[in-house]
Amino acid sequence: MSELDIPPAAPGEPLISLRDVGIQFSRGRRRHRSIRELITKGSTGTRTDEFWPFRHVSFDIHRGEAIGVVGRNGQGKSTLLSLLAGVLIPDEGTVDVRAGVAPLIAITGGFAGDLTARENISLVAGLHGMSDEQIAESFDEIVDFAEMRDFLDTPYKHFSSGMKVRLAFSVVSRLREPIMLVDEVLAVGDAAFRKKCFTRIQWLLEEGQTLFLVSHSAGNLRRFCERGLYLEGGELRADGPIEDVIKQYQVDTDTYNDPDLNTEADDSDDVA
Ligand SMILES: Nc1ncnc2c1ncn2[C@@H]1O[C@H](COP(=O)(O)OP(=O)(O)OP(=O)(O)O)[C@@H](O)[C@H]1O
Repeated sequence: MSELDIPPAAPGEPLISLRDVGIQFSRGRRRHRSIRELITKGSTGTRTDEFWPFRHVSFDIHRGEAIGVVGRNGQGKSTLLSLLAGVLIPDEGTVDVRAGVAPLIAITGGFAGDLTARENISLVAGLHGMSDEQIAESFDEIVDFAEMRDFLDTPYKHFSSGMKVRLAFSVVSRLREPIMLVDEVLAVGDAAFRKKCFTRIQWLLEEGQTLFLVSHSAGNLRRFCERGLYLEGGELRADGPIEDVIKQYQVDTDTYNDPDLNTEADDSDDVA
């Protein structure tokens, strides 16, 4: 039996649907509006420091798809993953995610700094619906994969960034959720650990998990993903086969003819 709790899909129903989604941020620190601003612009008027990292974004994702998300820095890739994880809510449009999500979208995301590794494993797994029995069953596997048995009673905040990623990946990749979101955090791990993570991701894909992978590595995008989403200039610039999307991104960023950026899948950080 699969380790993942993947419910049967309604025929033809996408697992994830975004319709005309937009999200607005403020460039400055949030502050209360002055009385003058309230009188001149009204309580809902647009502030000049607000911007849309992206807007009018629509797509459907079906069960088992592996999606690579590309784009230059600051183009909304992490924001998109946070919307899928339910950490952010859109200001416009709808985000429908019809299954549980295991998010690895920030090194500290979901982990409590003051709690130990042992406590965090129980906390995060419990929050994702794993029973005490399931947690106990997976505990040794999580600890051994992360290679952190000697640090089980150390508070998470005292771990190095590489150790945080080891524990986070190890837990998140065992949450039995049908959807996994992986932001670039894996680049922090050392080469041997990344290799183990890649084997684990491959196994999860074979089990039918749906993956979103944000990466600047063309090799890793090619290795895992069939489809790509390319965010640029506040919009979804491309949505299609991963090879076409990588090519479009490299042409746009003038990196297409650079041999260093076009190596085959490996464990290096060849930047897309
Ligand atoms: N909570 C927030 N409040 C205000 N602005 C934000 C917030 N989160 C992100 N931003 C801004 O939104 C834009 C998109 O950020 P995001 O982190 O999604 O980009 P990214 O494509 O993941 O970038 P990178 O490749 O550098 O990780 C950036 O301009 C960023 O500064």
